[in-house]
Amino acid sequence: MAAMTTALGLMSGTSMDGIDVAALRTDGETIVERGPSLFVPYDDTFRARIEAALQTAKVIEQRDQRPHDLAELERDLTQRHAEAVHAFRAKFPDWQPELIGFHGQTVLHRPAEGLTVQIGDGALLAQRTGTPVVYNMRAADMVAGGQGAPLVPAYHVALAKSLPETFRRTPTVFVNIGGISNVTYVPASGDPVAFDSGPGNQLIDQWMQREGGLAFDADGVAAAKGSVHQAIVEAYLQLPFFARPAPKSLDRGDFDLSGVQGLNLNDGARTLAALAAEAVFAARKQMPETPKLWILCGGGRKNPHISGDLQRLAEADGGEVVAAEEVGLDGDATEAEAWAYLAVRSTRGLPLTWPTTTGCDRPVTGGVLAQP
Ligand SMILES: Nc1ncnc2c1ncn2[C@@H]1O[C@H](COP(=O)(O)OP(=O)(O)OP(=O)(O)O)[C@@H](O)[C@H]1O
Ligand SMILES: CC(=O)N[C@H]1[C@@H]2OC[C@@H](O2)[C@@H](O)[C@@H]1O[C@H](C)C(=O)O
Repeated sequence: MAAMTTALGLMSGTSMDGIDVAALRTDGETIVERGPSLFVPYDDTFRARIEAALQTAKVIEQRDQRPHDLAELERDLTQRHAEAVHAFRAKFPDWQPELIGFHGQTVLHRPAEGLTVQIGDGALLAQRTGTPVVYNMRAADMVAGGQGAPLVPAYHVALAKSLPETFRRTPTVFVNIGGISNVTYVPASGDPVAFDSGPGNQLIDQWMQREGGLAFDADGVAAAKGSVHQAIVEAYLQLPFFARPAPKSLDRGDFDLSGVQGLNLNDGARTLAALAAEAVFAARKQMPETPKLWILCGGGRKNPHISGDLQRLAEADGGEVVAAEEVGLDGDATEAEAWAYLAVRSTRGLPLTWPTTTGCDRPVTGGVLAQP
């Protein structure tokens, strides 16, 4: 049996709301213990800087280019991650990390061009935390012809094996409803099938910010007062992305609000929640067998309209939908835990991705190790 490592995962996702930190004890194969987690939100000013960076990054042609103020933002973002690690250590002294998995912030993702850019300086983070850091985990997959995303499926497979007996049903699908949603189909045997499935909360967040001056539709309160414009949902689902076979992955700018233009705030929120659910369920067409269990992770599981709509769709198909918490997991920490898990796998040279998860030409490991 390989040695156990206490690892921390750091994730700053497409919602750009802050840093998720989570701890794991693992050998990179079996999850021995899931540890505590912490969320460190970004302030509005910093969030606006990341949002601006998505525009700035559009001129990038090589992964390591940092035009205009991106180098400065990368330093500041890394510093915030170092502070998040310090805060975690102070709060959870029993979980001092031996290794950190650092995602960074995606500012550009163009899989068709073999280009994915995450800002975050792994060497600087190692230096500031005094801990080895694995970063750049998407790059090797792209070199091997993969999409560079999603990477969390490796961890979903390990989670599926760790579930309590009553929930160990195959096939199981893990759904991550973040800014963008992605699904992992875990069969009884063989490799997982995974891909990005469509917009998650991202369009809802943009809509609430633009039309309501709110960060997001907390608990689906606005959507509860609105109704679904089904023709609009159908029109979105006609976009070529949904018919494209997997592997496939998305950038934040791939969908926009043009479809809901002119709706009132509440109808827009409700219609986009229905879209988020239907987009996930549309992925069912690319799964070999009917999933018995759908496990919801990511912030979107807390929008009762997304989870309720998905529940209705999956139940009509013979499946059951549960929130991560119902099977003993932490749906807010799953991605950060995944980055801890992937970091340990990286140090052991184990695959992070497979042809069935990203389209890479063989199972590939990845990540760069920076020593303090
Ligand atoms: N109580 C809630 N009610 C409704 N929506 C919520 C709630 N809490 C969080 N969300 C949604 O979840 C989003 C954050 O989700 P999450 O942290 O999973 O995204 P992310 O990790 O940044 O995205 P990605 O997985 O695409 O990288 C928020 O922007 C918001 O839209
Ligand atoms: C390029 C990039 O950062 N993609 C993210 C994004 O957010 C969700 C979805 O799109 C997924 O493909 C990925 O993140 C998760 C954590 C992943 O790689 O598994």
